[in-house]
Amino acid sequence: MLEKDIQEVLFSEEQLKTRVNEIAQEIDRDYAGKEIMLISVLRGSFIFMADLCRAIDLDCTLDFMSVSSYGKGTSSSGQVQITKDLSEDISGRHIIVVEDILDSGNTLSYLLKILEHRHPASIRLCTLLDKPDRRVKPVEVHYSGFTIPDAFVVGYGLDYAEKYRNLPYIGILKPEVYGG
Ligand SMILES: O=P(O)(O)OC[C@H]1O[C@H](OP(=O)(O)OP(=O)(O)O)[C@H](O)[C@@H]1O
Ligand SMILES: Nc1nc2[nH]cnc2c(=O)[nH]1
Ligand SMILES: [Mg+2]
Repeated sequence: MLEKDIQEVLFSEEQLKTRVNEIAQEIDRDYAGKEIMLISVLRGSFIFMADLCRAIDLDCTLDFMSVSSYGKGTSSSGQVQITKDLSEDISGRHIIVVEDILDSGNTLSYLLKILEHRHPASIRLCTLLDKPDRRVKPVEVHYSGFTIPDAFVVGYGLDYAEKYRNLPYIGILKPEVYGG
């Protein structure tokens, strides 16, 4: 039923699983002997976070933050709002921010600045998808799953107007669905 709105599958369940496991192994190597704290940016990253954290072998704590700038549209409003802050103090901790997608960079440039002011021991960004063509704010990425073309994608946590998050794969949404 959801499938009828998908123009093209970009990454299958299998491809996602393989890449998520590779990223987890990279993190395990880079932070060997350290304890890390994963921060998931809700809501889009909840599935990536769930899969990534289960593939990581290190001592690890989790926290969640909720930010929204897209509302019901397919382009960034530029107005980033924190709708839920972290529950934990991050000072002195090794932080990895876990995101589903880096697009205009508005969300992450804002968020990373806020988190840096809280004095973590270190902070890195892990994004499943990177869409560089639409970047308006520069953001440094340490772990990136896939670079994607300039198309609006959904599934594996990513929504359009809150729907399609439950698709198990990532696909390009047919432009007629959003009147594009
Ligand atoms: O680089 P940007 O252009 O800022 O876009 C990336 C952000 O957009 C999406 O969040 P959204 O605001 O749609 O909230 P959601 O996670 O609840 O879907 C996505 O999850 C990223 O957080
Ligand atoms: N669902 C979805 N959310 C986004 N937020 C920023 N870019 C995108 C995108 O391509 N798809
Ligand atoms: Mg969204």
